[in-house]
Amino acid sequence: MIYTLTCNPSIDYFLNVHDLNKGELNRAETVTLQPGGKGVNISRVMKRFGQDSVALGFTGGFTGEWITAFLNKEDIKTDFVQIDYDSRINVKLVGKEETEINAAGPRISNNNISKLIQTMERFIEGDLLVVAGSIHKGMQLSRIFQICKEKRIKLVVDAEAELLKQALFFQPYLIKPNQQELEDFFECSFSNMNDAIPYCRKLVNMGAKNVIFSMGSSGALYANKNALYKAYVPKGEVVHTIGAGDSMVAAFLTKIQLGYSRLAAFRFSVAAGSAAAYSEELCNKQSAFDLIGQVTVTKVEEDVN
Ligand SMILES: Nc1ncnc2c1ncn2[C@@H]1O[C@H](COP(=O)(O)OP(=O)(O)OP(=O)(O)O)[C@@H](O)[C@H]1O
Ligand SMILES: O=P(O)(O)OC[C@@]1(O)O[C@H](CO)[C@@H](O)[C@@H]1O
Repeated sequence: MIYTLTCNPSIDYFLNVHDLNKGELNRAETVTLQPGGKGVNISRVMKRFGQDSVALGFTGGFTGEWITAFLNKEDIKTDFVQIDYDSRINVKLVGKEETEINAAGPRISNNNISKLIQTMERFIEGDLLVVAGSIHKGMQLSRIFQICKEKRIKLVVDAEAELLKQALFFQPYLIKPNQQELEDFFECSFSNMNDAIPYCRKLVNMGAKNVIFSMGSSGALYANKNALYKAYVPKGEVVHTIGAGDSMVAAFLTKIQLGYSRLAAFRFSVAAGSAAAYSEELCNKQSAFDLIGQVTVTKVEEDVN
């Protein structure tokens, strides 16, 4: 089974405001509510690709109930730990530019972390846990990573630099940093994908089995211990890029589960990321397949698989 862990799920409140004027009254042309948080998005996209998962994390209050009900209506299994505080609402202002305001979300008590750990007792060898999205400063997930290691559960991490650092020690199956995360991790900055190549190699040397580095419209890199590939994005018109990275992770994992090579999975993941960027919502199977033919992948080192 695949489990996704979103420590801080959200309701994403999308407001379409074409010309946003800071400091003035703005009126939204359209509004939409979506369940959010990176792990939640990954579960939703995997479901669209036909891959089941169980969404784990911490939810509370009316917002938490809404998130759970929405996912269950999409036939996505959930097993959230109930907390005493409302799950957060993140504001997404979409128009000429993208502006996001993400709430900090409730603090998670040690008692509630223990409840999550109890849930993990039913994990078995060969399961996969995707840890994605923000956690509170100071929150430790190392016990969770340790359990994955002990039970031989594949660990996937799509999170900020600090959590990535914790995770690398446990040799994650996949990590997917974006530009900001990779720059924060290595305290550097780069302006194109080539600048990121040595850092992706370093992440592999530090323990990551597979690394996907995404850099928005500039494309993506894939690295493992044998090779490194570079992909360019297909053409299209961007609607908004929120959830593009999550669509990418969902696509990669689904293809791997289906037995495709890591290279094929990487190529599909880039198509899925762009399909999400070119639509109102997260990507779906058709929109990703429509773009796959346009994704070019070039080898930077020897073959994978
Ligand atoms: N402007 C864009 N044009 C085309 N494709 C894009 C664009 N932005 C993102 N993508 C696609 O989505 C993938 C992931 O994008 P990005 O690097 O922005 O991830 P991210 O920052 O993790 O996203 P998020 O956190 O919002 O889910 C890219 O590799 C690319 O395939
Ligand atoms: O605040 P975090 O946890 O870093 O990111 C949360 C979030 O921005 O990520 C998703 C898009 O990737 C959204 O659904 C959600 O609102």
